[in-house]
Amino acid sequence: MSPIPVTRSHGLEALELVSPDGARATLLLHGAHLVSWVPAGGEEQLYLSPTSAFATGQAIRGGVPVIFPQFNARGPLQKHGFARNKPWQLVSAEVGKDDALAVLRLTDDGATRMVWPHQFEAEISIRVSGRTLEMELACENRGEAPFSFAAALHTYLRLTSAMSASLQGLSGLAYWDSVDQRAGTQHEDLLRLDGSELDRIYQDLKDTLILRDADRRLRIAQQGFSDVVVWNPGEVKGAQFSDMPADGYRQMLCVEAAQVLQPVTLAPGESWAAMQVLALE
Ligand SMILES: O=P(O)(O)OC[C@H]1O[C@@H](O)[C@H](O)[C@@H](O)[C@@H]1O
Repeated sequence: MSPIPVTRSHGLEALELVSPDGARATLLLHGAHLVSWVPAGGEEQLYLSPTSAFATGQAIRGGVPVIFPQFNARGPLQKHGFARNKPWQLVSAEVGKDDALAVLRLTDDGATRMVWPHQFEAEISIRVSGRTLEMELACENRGEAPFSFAAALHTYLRLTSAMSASLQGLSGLAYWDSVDQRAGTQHEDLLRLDGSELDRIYQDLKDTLILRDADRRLRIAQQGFSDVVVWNPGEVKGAQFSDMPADGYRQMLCVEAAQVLQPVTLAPGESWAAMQVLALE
């Protein structure tokens, strides 16, 4: 085991995870935000907006934002909760025999207790090895009263061409369509984009998803998260973002391992953990 030093990336404190087999990832301490993942022998798999802000207290457009303890505007907190805007603490970062692993932690402080009066400890573990990326999010109730939260790993996948990419594995699932504000059921085997906004929370995902884009196949699995959010802003909304180029929506698709429709409730001392695993075939 050899320790990974804290360096800088995009002007912020960062860990460069490099596994002995050549897999790489860049993890910022700001938001515990993964901004790059390059599997061994492969290319960059994450979309990161070239016009994103990279500054303390601001959200980053792209990579893997950690959404906690609220999803979107489904509650009184700031959109997607505060975790993505906070500095996380380094717990450990090491290169092993065949992987590189980093663990970061976020605990409550005066500012979080002002808006969310709970004592918690959240941890994210990022592991790269070969053609696989494992991201685990955990949370423990360190207080004396129960609390509930929502969470997601808001993964922005980089696409060569969003209009010809497809996502397989959602067939038969019920979803909430956040654009049309209605419930629906997925009938098509392959989900494709057509340039309009797509924003759905699929419920009770059991299968592994397969993203096909040009000649690449990426397997997307999750454990402990029951929902998967699939989001692309489309042409109209995409053009309105100040932190993404107007055609950025053509180069990304968010596939977010999420716990939204049924928030997690933890009794004092209880903990929860869930993960998303990406594997390039
Ligand atoms: O612009 P933000 O706050 O990063 O959110 C991006 C998107 O995140 C997705 O998870 C939501 O389903 C969308 O509704 C939302 O627009």
